[in-house]
Amino acid sequence: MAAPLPRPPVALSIAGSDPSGGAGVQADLKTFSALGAYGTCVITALTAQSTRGVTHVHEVPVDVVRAQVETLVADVRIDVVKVGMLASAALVETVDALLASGPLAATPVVLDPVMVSTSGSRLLSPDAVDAVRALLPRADVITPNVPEAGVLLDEPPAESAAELPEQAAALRALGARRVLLKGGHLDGTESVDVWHDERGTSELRGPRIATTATHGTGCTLSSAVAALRPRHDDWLPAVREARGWLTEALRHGESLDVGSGAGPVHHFHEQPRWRT
Ligand SMILES: Nc1ncnc2c1ncn2[C@@H]1O[C@H](COP(=O)(O)OP(=O)(O)O)[C@@H](O)[C@H]1O
Ligand SMILES: Cc1ncc(COP(=O)(O)O)c(N)n1
Repeated sequence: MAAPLPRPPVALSIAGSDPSGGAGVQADLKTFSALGAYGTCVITALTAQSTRGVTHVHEVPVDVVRAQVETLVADVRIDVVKVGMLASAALVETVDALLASGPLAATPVVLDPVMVSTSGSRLLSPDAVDAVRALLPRADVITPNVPEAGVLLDEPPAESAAELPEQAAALRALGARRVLLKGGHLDGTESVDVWHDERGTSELRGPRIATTATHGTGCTLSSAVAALRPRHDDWLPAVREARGWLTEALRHGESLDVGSGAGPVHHFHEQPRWRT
């Protein structure tokens, strides 16, 4: 008889649905699977969306989100949580309470404070920003992009990578324990992200891939960090590995040829090239 396989980490995505499969819980589940985690998900909002953009958002009632989480965690031991689109202040507050009590209170959390899609549609109500600020201390890591960092800090968005370290430190001062401030929206031959934790700041540089397939990069990166965290003894090595894997996913996105707009990145299963 074959030897039993080792138990994979069990990851939970609490996020919105993207029917085109490039972002949201669909991207998170593919990423978990590609990186060796068992994926579970709780859906906060249904979007009508393609690679061309978002045409509709339907928020799931808060008691249904609460029931999804409570039913799941009463049965399944979750090793790591990724939180994505939360749509409204009521959903942000509901998820905050769910992360504060019960088995999830002791579970590592990666929070991607999703606000606007790559195609420019609002995925978070403007009146929910204060609730998201209040949620920041609940996360072990937050992963804002440049526009999201600007909104959270109530400052203009950074215009160059040189401004990222100060903004990352300011986000930590707002209560986030660790910050991965993503510089994908900036220009330059490299894509520069900044990591900030209690030990200080690190610049994480990678090649900027010339591609139209950027739909879901933020969702994919945050779920990759969550999937890989249980395989490392600290956050930064998991972040570095996740970025390396995402670079390959971006490099091969166009070969998927999905949709006519900003296509999805390639959520690889096949090969471990990013490790070399
Ligand atoms: N064209 C690109 N080439 C390489 N890395 C990229 C590119 N675009 C984004 N990234 C990386 O993808 C991740 C997501 O970044 P970003 O696009 O800023 O977030 P979001 O999808 O939330 O807007 C970051 O690690 C960023 O450096
Ligand atoms: C349901 C859902 N959640 C998040 C995003 C953000 O996607 P991106 O990573 O491209 O900014 C999205 N487009 N749809």
